[in-house]
Amino acid sequence: MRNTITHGREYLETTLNQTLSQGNKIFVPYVMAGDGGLDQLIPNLKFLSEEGATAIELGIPFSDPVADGPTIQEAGKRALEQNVTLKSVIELLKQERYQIDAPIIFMTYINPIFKYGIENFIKDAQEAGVDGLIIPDLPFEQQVLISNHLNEAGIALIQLVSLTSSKKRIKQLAEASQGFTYAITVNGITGARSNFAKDLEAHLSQLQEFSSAPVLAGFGISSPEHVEQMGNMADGVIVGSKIIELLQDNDTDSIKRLIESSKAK
Ligand SMILES: O=P(O)(O)OC[C@@H](O)[C@@H](O)c1c[nH]c2ccccc12
Repeated sequence: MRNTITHGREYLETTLNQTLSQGNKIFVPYVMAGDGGLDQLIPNLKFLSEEGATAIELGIPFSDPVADGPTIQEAGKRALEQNVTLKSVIELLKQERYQIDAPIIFMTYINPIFKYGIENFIKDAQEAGVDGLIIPDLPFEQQVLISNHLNEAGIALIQLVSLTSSKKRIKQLAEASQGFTYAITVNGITGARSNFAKDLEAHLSQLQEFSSAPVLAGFGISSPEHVEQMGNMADGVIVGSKIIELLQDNDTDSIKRLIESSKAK
């Protein structure tokens, strides 16, 4: 039977808050749509959701991904070689979204949305059960282009906050963010790293202060130890490059261990 979840910002927020109220941390894996073929997408999302991912960030492949590090770029290239597009991902989800409980957040650059047409995109995203959206190359000041339509459709627009933002900017972004606030933990692009900045803790606690939504740390998180370390400073984590590698290696046990490390002991 098809489930009857009403998707959107509210579903995302309720799910995240439920996780926190159970004493767990939020765990959001990032998946590149179409890496391994579009056929692999629903099984991957289903696996992650069933293993306890709180929500899933779904990357749309794009030819000029300025914020992506090498691992995500390569995954995007593999997906583009399979001719995966924003349109084909949306069409697939329209049919199969009901199989996946976890909220889904699209991560797409603005160009594919322009190409699709803003209003068409939002209408279709809503029908496809998209709960939130991250658009890394759309500056805050230009978000009015899309935010009114998104508010009407009830889809969350998530803000990325970098380590180098001024206090004023941090406050502005944290207050505006919907669903959760994405705290970028490193300077630079995505990708696994071994160390984090010393002032990260202060940065994250400032974000917590300004943000009414949960604060999730992302960029460079690649081990259960990182997940636990970040869990002490934020409401949870986003893991991208490492998940892509593990999916490629079919190392489901390591993925399970990563998810498990966000759960209450
Ligand atoms: O890969 P990492 O270092 O684990 O970081 C998550 C990140 O990949 C994912 O959230 C993401 C992929 N592309 C992005 C572009 C901008 C911001 C965030 C992203």
